[in-house]
Amino acid sequence: MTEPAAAGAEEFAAALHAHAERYWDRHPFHLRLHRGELPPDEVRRWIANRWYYQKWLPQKDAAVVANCPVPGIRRRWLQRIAYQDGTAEGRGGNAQWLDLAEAAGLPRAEVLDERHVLPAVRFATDAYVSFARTRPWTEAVAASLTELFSPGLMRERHSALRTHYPWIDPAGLGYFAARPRAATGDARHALGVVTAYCTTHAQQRAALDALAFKCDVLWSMLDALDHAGGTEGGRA
Ligand SMILES: O=C(O)c1cc(C(=O)O)c2c(n1)C(=O)C(=O)c1cc(C(=O)O)[nH]c1-2
Repeated sequence: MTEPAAAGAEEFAAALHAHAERYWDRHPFHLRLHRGELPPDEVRRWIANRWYYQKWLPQKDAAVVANCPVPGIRRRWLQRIAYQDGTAEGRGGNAQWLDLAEAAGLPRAEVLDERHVLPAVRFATDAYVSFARTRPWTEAVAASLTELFSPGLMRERHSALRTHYPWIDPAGLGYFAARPRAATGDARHALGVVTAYCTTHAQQRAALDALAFKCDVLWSMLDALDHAGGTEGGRA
């Protein structure tokens, strides 16, 4: 059987963008967070669980670099690791995430020892890292394309946290002030890579599947947080 024809770059990009419908901005947990409906313990639990995702990003990105044979793409992708890890202790995106925890009254030690991390959040995050390590590098790049949809969400969150959760010290919101702009650039680069390197029908199908998988990873993290909701277990 002959393989179906590949889509043109524009049509393929549109199919990737269509995954916005599955993005976690529509998850009930995010909707509640952004409407200001979460009590402090649920906000803190969200911060502690998102930390687990954040802390793995540099190693996920290192897997992309390790598997990618193209120097120019590796060079650009290394910026993602530098962004989260920073140029020195206490700098960078992940340090800003720990600042957010402290600003919300969550002791740094409680974040770092992962006592609040829910099993399904661990499972979903680990699945994403494992995906990046074991699948073709183009699929790992495609999985990162949820970032096409994240800048608006993060800007909305920045404003929602300031408006609805005044008990969080605004000095700790630096992550959301800075990340949308960086995410826009990262996503634009990743989209260019995926459209340039996924040129057969099978490669395009695999890229779309990778992005759907990533949407599921993110969604299931929030399912876990939603489920933990008002229960006593795992309270942050
Ligand atoms: O706050 C968010 O809603 C959000 C979403 C995502 C995403 O869509 O995967 C990322 C981030 N933030 C983020 O800060 C980030 O650094 C990031 C990296 C990646 C990735 O898959 O490589 N996604 C995201």
